[in-house]
Amino acid sequence: MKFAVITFPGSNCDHDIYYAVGTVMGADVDFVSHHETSLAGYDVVLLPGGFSYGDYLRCGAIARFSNIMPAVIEFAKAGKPVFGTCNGFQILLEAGLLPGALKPNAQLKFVCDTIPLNVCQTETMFTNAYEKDTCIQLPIAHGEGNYYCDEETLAQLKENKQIIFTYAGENPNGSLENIAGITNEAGNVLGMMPHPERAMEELLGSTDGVKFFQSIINHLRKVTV
Ligand SMILES: NC(=O)CC[C@H](N)C(=O)O
Repeated sequence: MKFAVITFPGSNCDHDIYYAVGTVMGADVDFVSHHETSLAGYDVVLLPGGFSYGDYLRCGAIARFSNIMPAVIEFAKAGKPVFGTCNGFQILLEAGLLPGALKPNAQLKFVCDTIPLNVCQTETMFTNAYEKDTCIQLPIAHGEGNYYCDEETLAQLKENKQIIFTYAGENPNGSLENIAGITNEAGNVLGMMPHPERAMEELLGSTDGVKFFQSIINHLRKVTV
């Protein structure tokens, strides 16, 4: 079982997610540069948070054209797990792997906080280790996290149970219906603004991210048995 952490110029949560998966969860993990064109040998792809290409144009809009992205798209189309946090979520939306868009935060300010989140679905490859109806605490740190989609897309997200995380307290960025994280229709691509990789140790304030990565590992064990 091997994880790939894709690194873009300006990624700044790549080491956090590498540490979360490699050191805390004890899984095999590599950094894979945006220059690469193949993901052969990997079972999970992680797109980290950060400020890829300085957030120019729109967050994620340039990274989406990186050399590695055709391989990420092919990996996703094959039904394998792809996870993007924060800037990773922005890149997945720009690449068309998830529906909708992220606009600048409603208050036009960068938000940096730890906030409560509802885990809305637990029968997914990313959340199966959480109890049903759980509320967890995860950090956020972003300027463009205001999720938006049209009414038809919103109806589909609800119908297909693609809304996985919602903000449980005050909406920190103006997101439609408090949406914090969604999957694609097939359920193997998940993007979210909060950072589970920064909630892995009591010393840092929360361990609520551990079950997120445990869920992916549970899923892989099940499908590879
Ligand atoms: N932590 C991050 O990934 C930041 C995301 C993005 N650059 C923003 O400010 O919205």
